[in-house]
Order: sequence, then C-alpha cells, then structure tokens
Amino acid sequence: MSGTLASEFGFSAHERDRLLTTGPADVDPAPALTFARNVFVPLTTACRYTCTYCTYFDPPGEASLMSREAVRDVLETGVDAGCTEALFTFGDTPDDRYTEIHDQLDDWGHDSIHDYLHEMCELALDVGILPHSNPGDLTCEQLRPLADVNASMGVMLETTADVDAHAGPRKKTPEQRLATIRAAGEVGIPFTTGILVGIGEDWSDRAESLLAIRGLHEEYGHIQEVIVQPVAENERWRGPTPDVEDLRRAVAMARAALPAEISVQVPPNLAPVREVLDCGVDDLGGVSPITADHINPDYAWPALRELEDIAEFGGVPLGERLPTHARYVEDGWLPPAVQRAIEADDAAGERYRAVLNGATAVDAD
Ligand SMILES: O=c1nc2n(C[C@H](O)[C@H](O)[C@H](O)CO)c3cc(O)ccc3cc-2c(=O)[nH]1
Ligand SMILES: C[C@H]1O[C@@H](n2cnc3c(N)ncnc32)[C@H](O)[C@@H]1O
Ligand code: MET
Ligand code: SF4
Repeated sequence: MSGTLASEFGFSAHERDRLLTTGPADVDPAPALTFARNVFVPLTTACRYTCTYCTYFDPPGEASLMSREAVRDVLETGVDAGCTEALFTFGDTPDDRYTEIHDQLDDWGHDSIHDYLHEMCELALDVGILPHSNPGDLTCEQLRPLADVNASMGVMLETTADVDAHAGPRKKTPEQRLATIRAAGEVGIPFTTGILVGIGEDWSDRAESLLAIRGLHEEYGHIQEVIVQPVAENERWRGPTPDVEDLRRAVAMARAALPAEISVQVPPNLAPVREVLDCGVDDLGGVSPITADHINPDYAWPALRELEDIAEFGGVPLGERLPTHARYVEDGWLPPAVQRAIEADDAAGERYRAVLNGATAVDAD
C-alpha cells in the first residue's frame, strides 16, 4: 500500500528513504524524562481479533467482564497510591464476537462495551482519577461520546504493513488503525499511538508508519506521544524480538520523523530503556506502582525508584505528568467534565494540578 500511503499522509518516497538512513548519531538526547502514574483496568480480555503475539485475549468460552464494583476497587486503590491515570484496555469490540459478553452487558443495561466504558470513565472521574482509554478500532461516532469523559485516548498503529501476525478471519488491518487515529483527530482527542517493532514489518514499513503518524498529526495536531514498543516474547510469541541495535535505530527514526512537540515513549518494562536513552526518548509512559501490565504480565513494572535511576543514568531530570500532556490542557482540548475535575477544589483536583505544575516528587506519598 506504500504509494497510496505516501500520497494519503503527505510524505514523499525521498523522505522515507532519508529516514531509512537515520540512526542514533543523527538525533539529540532529550533534556528530560517523564512518566505517568497509572492503574491498569482490563475491562475484558475477550477480543474479536487474534493477533499472534498477544497473550491478552481469551480463547472463546473464558471471556468475562469486570463488574462496576471490581473496577471501582482498582480505581480506589489507584487513587490511594497517588495515581492520576486509569488505563482502560480491552479486546477489540468483544461484544461483536462473544455472546456471553453481549448478554452480560445487556443485563447491566448497556448496548455495547463502549457504552459500558463510558460509564466506567465517569466512575473514574468521580473516584478521582483521569481516564485514558485504549479502546481499539472505532469510528468518529463511537469516539465522540468517549471523548467527553477521557483525558486522552490511544490506539497503537503498530504497523502500516500487512503482517502475518495479524492473523485469523477477523483481523486488525492498517487501514482500520489509520482510520481510527484519523477519527480521533477529527473528534479532537489528545492521542497516544505507536509502532510495534518486530511483528514482521521491515525498515521501510517502520519509516512509513512513522511518517503516516506525522501526516495525521500535521492535519489534526492531536498526537501527544508515539510509543516505540518492541514485541515481547511470551507463550504465544516465541520470537524473534528486536535486538538493542534495531531498537536504537527505530527510536532514532521516530525522533527524527516526528515534530519536537510529540513525545517519543519507550516502555521501561519491555525495553532496555537505558540503552536507548541517547536516541531521543523523552517519556516512559504509564507506569503502575500497584497493578500488573495486564497485556504483558510476565514483564513487571520497574519501581518508581528505578525510574529515577534510569533518569540519573541519562543525566536528565525525571518528572511526573498527567495522561494528557500539558500543552493540550493549556490549549483547551479537554472536555468540560475533565476540565472540571482538574480545576476542582478537592483532593483529586489538587493532585492533578500539582502534577501539572511539576510539583510532585517521584517518591512522594
Ligand atoms: O495508548 C496507548 N497507551 C498504552 N499504554 C498507556 C501509555 O503507556 C500511557 O499510560 C499513556 O502514555 C498516557 O499518557 C500502556 C500502558 C501500560 O501500562 C501498558 C501498555 C500500554 C499500551 C498502550 C497502548 O498500546 N496504547
Ligand atoms: C495495547 C497494545 O499492546 C500491544 N501488545 C500486545 N501484545 C504485545 C506483545 N507481546 N509485546 C508488545 N506489545 C504487545 C499491542 O500493540 C496493543 O496495541
Ligand atoms: C492487548 S491490546 C488492547 C487494546 C486493543 N485490543 C488493541 O489491540 O489496541
Ligand atoms: S493485541 Fe489487542 S486486538 Fe490484538 S488480540 Fe490482543 S487484545 Fe485483541
């Protein structure tokens, strides 16, 4: 699809080829590192897709849905631990494939998982933590109501290539992922996306994926961060996984391809972050002091103390951030419900403002 891609996302073959020659020596290290303190809320592991690297999705028959009480529990634990981000993830449109999920939602008075997610985001705002939803492929119409109750949202592009790892009769396609990221731009949602490195794409695909993300950002201005995520080995994905040199090159390409206002994020539980710090990484993403990374449960989060060691290793300061990057807060992108939460005269509002103003110590609380 590469010719079409270039014209649709406003880049030239020459730009792509130049990016292919870009490496760690061509980018500057970032002057600071940030992270968000989060809790993970895996609403359901049922999924209509079957990506071959993913251990998150359930085989049919084992699917279930987190109840409102279970969600409230996790959110409250998060608030108690000083977290500001509730990361809602679930399989892609699970109610489409699993009747048991559909029936459970129906029992609880919801016609879709997205309607239930909306209610859980409202609950998060009530409890005192900001929702960041990672909902999979959606249309503008589906995103619009969710935009009213989220501080930011995200969907990994992963890759613009057609790879075997997106297997099965219903599969993730680059066209759908790009359409979702575009829809988020049209709706005006501060957005996180990224590339998944090592799922069968080649260097040219990586360059094109980054340039496509840049093109969408040029159109809508909504991309706050791009995650460069190495595929992690697990029971379903026996490898290969990218080596350090490949990861360094991919991070440097991301930094070179994207405008400075977009953060380049590398997850510290999946990647040897110290070894890519000089390639332009400026963000460590959401890190949880209390919940597991439910998507990659074999890969434990580093303690917040270790994030400080990483920053020290790079010789840069470490700062906490909200799930929405500061410039979107300043530029008035937040929906009223989230704006009110940040301005509120309560403990949660005070906490959000302290993080925004850079007034929290990493080892605070
Ligand atoms: O938008 C996304 N955010 C993801 N996030 C969230 C992200 O790291 C941050 O929380 C956001 O940057 C919030 O600003 C994850 C967080 C985890 O704890 C574990 C895995 C992910 C994966 C994604 C992801 O695929 N897409
Ligand atoms: C939430 C995001 O998690 C990513 N994801 C799913 N499985 C893996 C894995 N084995 N390694 C790294 N990332 C993974 C997908 O890219 C998805 O979009
Ligand atoms: C484990 S992935 C969770 C989010 C969604 N299913 C996606 O792939 O983007
Ligand atoms: S990565 Fe997301 S879309 Fe793919 S199988 Fe896992 S849960 Fe489903």
